[in-house]
Amino acid sequence: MREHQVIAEHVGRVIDVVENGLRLGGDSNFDRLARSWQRSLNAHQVDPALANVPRVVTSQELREHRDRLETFMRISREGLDRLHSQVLPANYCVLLTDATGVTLDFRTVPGLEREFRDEGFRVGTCWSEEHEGTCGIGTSVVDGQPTLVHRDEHFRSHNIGFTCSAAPIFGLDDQPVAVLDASALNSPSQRESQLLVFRMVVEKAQLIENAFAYYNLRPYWVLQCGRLAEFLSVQTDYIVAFDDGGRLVGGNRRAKLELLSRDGVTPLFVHDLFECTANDILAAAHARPGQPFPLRLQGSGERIFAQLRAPAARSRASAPAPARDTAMDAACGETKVRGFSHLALGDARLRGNVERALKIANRDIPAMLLGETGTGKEAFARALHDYSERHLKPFVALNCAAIPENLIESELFGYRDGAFTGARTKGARGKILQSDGGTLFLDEIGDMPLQLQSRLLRVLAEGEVLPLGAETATPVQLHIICATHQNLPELVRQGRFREDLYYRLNGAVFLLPPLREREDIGDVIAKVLQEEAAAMERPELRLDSDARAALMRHAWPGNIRQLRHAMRYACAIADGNALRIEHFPVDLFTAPGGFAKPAPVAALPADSPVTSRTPAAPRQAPLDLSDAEAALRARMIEILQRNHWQVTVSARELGMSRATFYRKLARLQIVAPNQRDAAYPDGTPWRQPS
Ligand SMILES: Nc1ncnc2c1ncn2[C@@H]1O[C@H](COP(=O)(O)OP(=O)(O)OP(=O)(O)O)[C@@H](O)[C@H]1O
Repeated sequence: MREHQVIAEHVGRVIDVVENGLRLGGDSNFDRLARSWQRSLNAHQVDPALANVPRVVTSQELREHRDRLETFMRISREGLDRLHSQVLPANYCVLLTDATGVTLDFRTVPGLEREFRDEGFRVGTCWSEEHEGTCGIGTSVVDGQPTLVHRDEHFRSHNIGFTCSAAPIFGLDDQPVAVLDASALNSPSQRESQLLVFRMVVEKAQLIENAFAYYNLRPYWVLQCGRLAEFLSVQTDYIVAFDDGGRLVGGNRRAKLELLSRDGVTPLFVHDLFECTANDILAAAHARPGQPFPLRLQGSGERIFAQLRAPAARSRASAPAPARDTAMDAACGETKVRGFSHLALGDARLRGNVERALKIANRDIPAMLLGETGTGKEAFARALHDYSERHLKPFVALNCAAIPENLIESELFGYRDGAFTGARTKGARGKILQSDGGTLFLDEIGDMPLQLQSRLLRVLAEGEVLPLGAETATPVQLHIICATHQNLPELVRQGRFREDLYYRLNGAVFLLPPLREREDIGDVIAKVLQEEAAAMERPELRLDSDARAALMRHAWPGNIRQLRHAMRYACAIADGNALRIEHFPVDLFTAPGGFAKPAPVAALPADSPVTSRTPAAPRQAPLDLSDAEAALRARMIEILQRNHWQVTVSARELGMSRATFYRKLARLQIVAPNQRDAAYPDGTPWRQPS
């Protein structure tokens, strides 16, 4: 009788809350529970008066539920046992359910086994909100939050004597995997009496979640981070994982919330998150094995401590790339990372490029890199190769503009013994075959002669190469990344570049921004200084504020390469630790146009006579140049004049090789005074003005 009355009162309260808007309690937790009551009644149509025990799945169903989470259950066992030993003295049982609410694992209270079982606390019982209405487990899954449901806050009258503290456990994909719960059949009526148990449940759920994240991130480098070095080995705040390329691949929930999505920006690489690169971290861990080391967060500069765990043993095929002789690799001893991590990537356009590049790295999609000279096309291509599955195979580069046309063919396709006069007696494999299975980087593809374009197209179509003088073709696995500063569609229009080859090569196009337009020009300057100073073993070198401001304002027609050369020069010249303006090449800041964007070609006095003080090529037909080409042309003319038309000095100043410089002279129709009958070293005659 009394029981009927209790049920009737409970049902009346449910109706008051759900239908009449009565509040369950004073704070927002109660509003959450009230929303759950609404769902229970309206959406799930659970009867609040029902007093039967919860549904138990069949043993076959239970096996299936357990099989799906076999590894997780193994990992969670320790957390379950720890919680159980803490709450057992107060007569709490402990449950682990999957995300559907089915109890997979259970720890009872000795002496009360029967009582718990009779009330439904056993393996196989389903505690979903759909079946039970509001309850700790079911409501935690729906809300994605830890939930305390105390006595008559439960929805179904069968459950209104229990107290349940539950916390969801999430996987790396941010979906709930399981729920941990501690429940008692009887408890004091005050809700506050449960807060301690509730806290314990939340902590143990966190522990299990971290252990599961740690397990799932085992193929990667894993940083365990915390605010106190002394606590690191016992409590991890953040877990952050990165791959061999220094790319951030995941972390625990707290790291995702607090580190990996700060201010709506998702850091892509280790150096986006910390004030150091992945290489630096490997070096620090290498230097102090098993010891915590400090890291500073980008932006805030806040210091946290970390320990590094190496990836679980992997097959040889996916081991990190072999060493290359960069200053940073050398600093890392035996441990190497590969990919983009050594490049400055603070510019949004560049980061967009990298994000796309990572997606196509292991697809059969050729990449085409566009950008002015020195913008880092080759560096990008190499990083893409290093990141890809091809990284253990060769990266072979050929600059089509740097070698004479008549040698490109043999360089590219190779030749058989004695194929032509002057050939090495043993023949040569050629760049295409050298790159078999790896990457062939064709720089300045726009300068490839038409006839060779046809041959290259054939190799791409047929997957085999016929070296000069050979009778049989050799199969080759060719993956091309090409680069150019030229307007290829325009070259196609002019008939200077094969349209079919163009479409074959432009699978994914990446436009690398010029240095002067990069948002992160300050970072690039700092990085180049750091690298050049380290190479000269003068890490203490710093830029003074004037020099830094001048470098930031400079137009940099030769982009990062020009910056690197200027910085190298300054590092060599400076006696003290401060790099000042006067340490940089003398004309860098004093030359007209040095600070501003180079003048467009239209601004040049195109019809004035050629003298050592005025621009060259005055009487030529108007050139069809892109803005970048026009700017480069103006800059080259200005530098040539100042250097009395000495090509070697001018090329160096622009950060270009001599061969590239000559090709650009020809392409941009820059003609020196008194040189009209001269020829380029590769035999190309100076173009006579029309
Ligand atoms: N993102 C970057 N961060 C730091 N340094 C970079 C970056 N990209 C390129 N560099 C540096 O800039 C210099 C020029 O790079 P690279 O040779 O790749 O340019 P490029 O565009 O291929 O030049 P070119 O068109 O003349 O062949 C190199 O010293 C390289 O290390």
